[in-house]
Amino acid sequence: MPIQSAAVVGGGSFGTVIANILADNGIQTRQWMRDDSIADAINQQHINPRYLPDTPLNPALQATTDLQAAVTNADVVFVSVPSASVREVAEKFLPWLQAEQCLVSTTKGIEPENFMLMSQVLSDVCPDNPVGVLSGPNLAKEIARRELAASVIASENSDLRREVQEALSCDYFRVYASNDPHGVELGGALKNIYAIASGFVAALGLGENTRSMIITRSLAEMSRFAVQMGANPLTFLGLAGVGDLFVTCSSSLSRNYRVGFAIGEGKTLDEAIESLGEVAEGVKTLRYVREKAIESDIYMPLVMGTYEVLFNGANPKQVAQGLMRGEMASDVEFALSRNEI
Ligand SMILES: NC(=O)C1=CN([C@@H]2O[C@H](COP(=O)(O)OP(=O)(O)OC[C@H]3O[C@@H](n4cnc5c(N)ncnc54)[C@H](OP(=O)(O)O)[C@@H]3O)[C@@H](O)[C@H]2O)C=CC1
Ligand SMILES: O=C(CO)COP(=O)(O)O
Repeated sequence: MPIQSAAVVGGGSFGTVIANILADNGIQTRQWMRDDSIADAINQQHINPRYLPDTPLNPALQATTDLQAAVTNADVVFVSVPSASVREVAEKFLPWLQAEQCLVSTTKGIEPENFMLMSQVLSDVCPDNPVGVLSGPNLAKEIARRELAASVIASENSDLRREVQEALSCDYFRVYASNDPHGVELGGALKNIYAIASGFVAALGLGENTRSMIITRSLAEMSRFAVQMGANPLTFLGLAGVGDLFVTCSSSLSRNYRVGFAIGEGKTLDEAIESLGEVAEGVKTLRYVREKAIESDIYMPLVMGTYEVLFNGANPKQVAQGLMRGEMASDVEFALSRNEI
């Protein structure tokens, strides 16, 4: 059955663009947020003044601060709050959820306790509901300007995949399908770390060869990690892998890239986060992935170097220079394994 009604949980920039596409596609859409003044502005002026002040929103989009009213009877619930709040918010809406309602996470982060991705958190809290993941090269501010973009809906449930593809596809947004939710979700979470590293490189004024090397070796490192975590390496050839990595490592619209750039310019981590005023998931993800890589003995020199710069005050230029003298390596480990070189 095509999706006729949707809830979007989260009032930030990405939640708002997803809610607006759904409303544009004629789907009855309710967007939940905790801030009354933003909900009033969406309902009356059809604008999200804090997160997307320049984007006129579809007048049919209804904003609410009543979570029960938002999720009750929605065919699909998109969850678009920062990773640190996903469990808390899902626990709040669970009492009003029916088993046939689909849940889709758009959140690119990790819960540290059991190293859970957000779709796993949703399944943990709401075990009776089908779950999917939406991830890809999706800078919210570009989508808000209706610049052409694409994303991936990943789920083991083929009905969910097809219904979400239909609900979100429009003239400027195209949605591809994947049956590797774990790989798609890891791609979205991990690339934030490398966007921070790319921000350092840009601030240091290093050249295009350097930028290309960092992005490509980031892909090698993130796919090495993801495969150890059970993902399909081929997923990293797609939009949620190389696509999202490329855009987030290249654009000053990326919050993670901006944090890295600010640190490369000499700001402290606290100053960089404060000047951003929005969530940069990669800062926390870097901590959790580094711990996991040490625990599981996974070779991740870029993660280790980026951690030293962010949390131990190491000089980014010296760290970058040090990485050039790492152990001899294979270009594509899935073709030539590390122990065969
Ligand atoms: N922006 C982008 O380009 C993209 C973002 N994403 C991912 O989407 C997720 C959300 O990002 P985005 O929309 O950009 O984030 P924003 O920083 O723009 O907004 C975060 C939203 O979550 C709300 N929020 C924060 N904590 C809570 C809480 N405890 N309970 C309820 N609401 C809360 C904020 O409310 P308040 O205003 O009241 O603080 C705000 O509405 C992130 O994981 C991000 O990685 C994915 C693709 C693209
Ligand atoms: O995930 C994103 C683009 O796909 C947004 O990246 P930032 O969270 O770094 O802004």
